[in-house]
Amino acid sequence: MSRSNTQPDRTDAASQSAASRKGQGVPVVHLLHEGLPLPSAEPSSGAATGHPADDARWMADPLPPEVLRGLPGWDQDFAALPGFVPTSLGGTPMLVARPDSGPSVEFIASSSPSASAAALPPVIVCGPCTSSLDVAHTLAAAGALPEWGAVLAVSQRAGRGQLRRPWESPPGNIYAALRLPAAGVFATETAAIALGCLFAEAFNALGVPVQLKWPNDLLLGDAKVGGMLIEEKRGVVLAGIGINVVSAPPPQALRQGWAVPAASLADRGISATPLTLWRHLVEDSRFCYESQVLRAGGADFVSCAEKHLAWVGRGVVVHGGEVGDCPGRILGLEPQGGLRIVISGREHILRSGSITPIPS
Ligand SMILES: Nc1ncnc2c1ncn2[C@@H]1O[C@H](COP(=O)(O)OP(=O)(O)OP(=O)(O)O)[C@@H](O)[C@H]1O
Ligand SMILES: O=C(O)CCCC[C@@H]1SC[C@@H]2NC(=O)N[C@@H]21
Repeated sequence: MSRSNTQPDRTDAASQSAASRKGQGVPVVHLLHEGLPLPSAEPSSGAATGHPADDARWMADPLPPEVLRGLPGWDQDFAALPGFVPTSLGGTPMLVARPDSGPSVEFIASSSPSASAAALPPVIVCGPCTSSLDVAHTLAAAGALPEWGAVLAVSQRAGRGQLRRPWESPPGNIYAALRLPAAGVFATETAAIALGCLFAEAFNALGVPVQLKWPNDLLLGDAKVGGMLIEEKRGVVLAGIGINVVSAPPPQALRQGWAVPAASLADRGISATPLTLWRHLVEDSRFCYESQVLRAGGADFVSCAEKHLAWVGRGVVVHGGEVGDCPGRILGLEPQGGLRIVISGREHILRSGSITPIPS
């Protein structure tokens, strides 16, 4: 990843330092090349034309390598990967990019999630899908997605944000679903802010000053470049993570009234490709989680998250939370990740709702 014309390319330095700090192998990359139909129990809507793109029975369309090669950013990612080998993961046909060293896919398919997570979490790249979260829930239920393993979709037909708000998902950006350890901070209501902090750290390590907009957005300047969503099903905790790498929706496509403007990394002069950036972010986040969050305990973690919190000391408008719509000033975070905010001279802890900045 590089900040074109303004900063040196830090990709190589960042990945080398990340790799040496972690001492772990490179994750195996899988292509979900034959797609993933909806489970047969799910009702089908729309005509079954036989073509996955027109057929609502498909959760993820097939992703032949030649299609992947034609997508923005993926052409470069694909060229950088080693050869693909057909295999099967949880009964799903895939192509696997074998890493230079380390165990192959059979290890992941046959081990318990936590055992395999210790070694090489996979990145499963899938074609256009409803949502990478749907694909990840299905693979996790089949025992095919270990902790820190991720599904990375090239695009989504029904990307979702909080409260099922639509997430614009054209090709070229990151649409990931990351399986988190279902314990500690990730098993609590603080999960989104904790993960946001880890990702902000990882971006900052690349020289990209991403901040956290409470409760679940990633900002660059005052624009939203990404969002996070935690979903839990039958003990599986997934984080849905969207990052605008090459494009962002125009203002008219955003929630009217309350949305902050959207931007992409490319809009800010930062060039990146989805898979390479994703691998850096997740490896770095995992490293920070295991070396710092796991050992530090809650309070230290909150001070770390506060370091990345956007708009501290600034006037904001609160919408839809416990306090109703009103102006306030951000103080910081409380230990469970709630937002400390002064409203009419009194401190409140916000646990739900949205904030937008008052223009200065
Ligand atoms: N690719 C995208 N990039 C940035 N913003 C997007 C994108 N797609 C959709 N959005 C906006 O994000 C919203 C979904 O995110 P979210 O549910 O977090 O709402 P929000 O408006 O950011 O509120 P909050 O402050 O509570 O997070 C959508 O309603 C839309 O306005
Ligand atoms: O800001 C938000 O409300 C969170 C947006 C999360 C969007 C990502 S894109 C990848 C994953 N799949 C989805 O359907 N949603 C998340």
